[in-house]
Amino acid sequence: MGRAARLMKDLIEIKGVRHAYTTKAGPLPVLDGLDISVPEGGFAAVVGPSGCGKSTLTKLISGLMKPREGEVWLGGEKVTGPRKTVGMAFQNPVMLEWRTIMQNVILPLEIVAPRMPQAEREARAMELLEMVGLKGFEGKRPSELSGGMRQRASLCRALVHKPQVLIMDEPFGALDAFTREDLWQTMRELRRQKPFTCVLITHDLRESVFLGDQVVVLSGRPARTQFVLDVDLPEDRTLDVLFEPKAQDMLHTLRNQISIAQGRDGAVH
Ligand SMILES: Nc1ncnc2c1ncn2[C@@H]1O[C@H](COP(=O)(O)OP(=O)(O)OP(=O)(O)O)[C@@H](O)[C@H]1O
Repeated sequence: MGRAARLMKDLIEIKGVRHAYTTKAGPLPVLDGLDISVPEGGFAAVVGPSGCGKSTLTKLISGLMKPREGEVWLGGEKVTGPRKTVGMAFQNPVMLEWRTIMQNVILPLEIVAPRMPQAEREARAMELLEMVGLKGFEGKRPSELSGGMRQRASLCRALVHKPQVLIMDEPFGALDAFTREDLWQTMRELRRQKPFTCVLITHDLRESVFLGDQVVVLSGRPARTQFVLDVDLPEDRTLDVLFEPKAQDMLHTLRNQISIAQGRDGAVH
C-alpha cells in the first residue's frame, strides 16, 4: 500500500467471509475464508483464477448480498444492505441510449440526491467529464462514443455522487490494449485529483500492479485470501514503471501465485 494510505484507518474490512450459493445440485461453496483490509484512500486490486468468486466479492462489499459467515465493514459500519456510498463500474458500461452522456452521468445524483439543483448536478458531472477528457461530448448519445469513451463516461457516473468506495469489476477488460493503458492513467489521475478508496477486480496482472497499492490473490474456488502483494512503487508512477525490474519481479511473483491458485505447481507456465 502507498505511504499515505498506510497511515490511515481501514475503510473496508472483510473478515473471515464465507459464502455458498444454493444450487439444484446442493450448496456451491464460493468463498472460504476471505480477509481483506483496504485503508481509506487505498487501492486493492483483486486477482484470481476464473470463476473463483471475484464478482461475488463485489456484491458482498456493495451490500447487494450478505455472506453466510463472516463480516464486511465499510467506514466503521457493518454492511447489511446496499449502500449509497458505493460507486460501481463494470466491464460493459450500461448507458441509457435515450439519454445524453451528461444525463447518464448525473443519473446516480437523481437517485441519491433528489433535491440537488440540476445546475449543481451538471457542474459536478462536467468537472469529471473534463478530467477524463470528454469535454465537448456531454450532449452526445452513448452510441456516438467509442468503447473507451463510454467506459470513461461510466467512470464519471460511478464517481459523480462522491462515493466512499469505488468497486470496479473488470472495467477495462473489453478494451484494446492501448485504450486500456490510457484508462489506467486516467484512473490514477482521477484518484490524484479526488482521492477515493477502490477495489478493482481484474484478470490483468500489469493492470493490478500499475493501479493497485496492494494486489490480493485469491485461491481457486472456494476462494480464500492466498497472497497479498504490497505494491511498493512511486505514487506518481507512469507506464514506464512496468518495465523496471522491481515491477517485473512483482509480476513474476503474481504469475507464480496465480499458478498456485490454479492448482499448478507454482512454476511459470
Ligand atoms: N447466483 C448464483 N447462483 C449460483 N451460482 C452462482 C451464482 N453466482 C455465481 N455463481 C457461481 O459462483 C462461482 C463464482 O462466481 P463469480 O462470478 O463470483 O466468479 P468470478 O471469479 O467473478 O468469475 P470470472 O473470473 O469468470 O469473472 C461460479 O462458479 C459461478 O457459476
